[in-house]
Amino acid sequence: MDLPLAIECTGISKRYPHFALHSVDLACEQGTVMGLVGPNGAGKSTIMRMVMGLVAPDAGTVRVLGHAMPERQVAAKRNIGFIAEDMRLYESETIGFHMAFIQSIFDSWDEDYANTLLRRFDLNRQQKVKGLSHGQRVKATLLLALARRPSLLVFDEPTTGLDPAVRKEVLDEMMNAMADETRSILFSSHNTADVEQISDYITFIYGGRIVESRNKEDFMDGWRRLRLTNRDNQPLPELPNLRGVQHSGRLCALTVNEYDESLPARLSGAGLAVQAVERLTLEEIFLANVKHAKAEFAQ
Ligand SMILES: Nc1ncnc2c1ncn2[C@@H]1O[C@H](COP(=O)(O)OP(=O)(O)OP(=O)(O)O)[C@@H](O)[C@H]1O
Repeated sequence: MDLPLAIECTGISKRYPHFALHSVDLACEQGTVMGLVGPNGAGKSTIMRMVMGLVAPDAGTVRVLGHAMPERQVAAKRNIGFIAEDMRLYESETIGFHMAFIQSIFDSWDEDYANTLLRRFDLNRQQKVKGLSHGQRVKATLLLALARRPSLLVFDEPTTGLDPAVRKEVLDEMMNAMADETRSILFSSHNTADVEQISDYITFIYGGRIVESRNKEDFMDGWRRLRLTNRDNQPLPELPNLRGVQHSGRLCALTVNEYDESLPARLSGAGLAVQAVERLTLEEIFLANVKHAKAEFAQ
């Protein structure tokens, strides 16, 4: 049985002077982590702002936790924790002030959990926001979002600019938040290792379009690099899911998506000796996807 959807975007479009989001469909099941990846300016933040009701689509519909956005955003936001880089805390106030402020607004505030997070993040209530480092600010905003125990967490690039130790703390806490099986996370990151580590589903966006969106295992499993020797300079057969070719003398590396086990035999039949079939990291898939999408756009 399919789980209920925490987020359901259907055919959402948006036109800015130098950018368009083209009829994007995006679904995030309850209890799962969806990672958005794509190059700068692909449209990740625009989608997240629409999910938060901060931007209205020109066409299409957005439903979050069963609420139509942006119309029902007040009701939906009671149960969403949002973190974005441009979010501001009160500079001259303390972490404790912000905790008390959020607690006064949200009944769901969990003071014990907030104290646990203060300890885990090595923060203290008396620290003023203006004296916090970038990593401490991220941890403070994460604490404020998590201690409300919302059903949905929407994080726009939560790990950007963090050192490896703080990045791990932030990712660990995001994973801990998923111990509640009904909670969901939508997050974007340029760090493909983060996305690979914690996502159940991966959506790749390029130029305002969804290039690929599926569960992580299928996403990663679809891609292969085949290393070939082409002694007699044979032409490559027609390969519909070819995403990249690199030649180096008689050696050749093919990057393919939707890999089919019968491919090595097919290539051998065409006079091309397959030396190795390798899996790709998400970083390599990202680069292959961007290169291929760029070439398609240029046509
Ligand atoms: N309010 C706006 N007015 C005009 N253009 C906008 C507006 N908001 C976003 N854009 C444009 O939409 C495009 C997509 O921006 P968006 O922030 O969604 O990308 P992104 O994938 O999050 O990029 P990054 O990884 O760099 O954060 C960009 O070209 C941006 O300039």
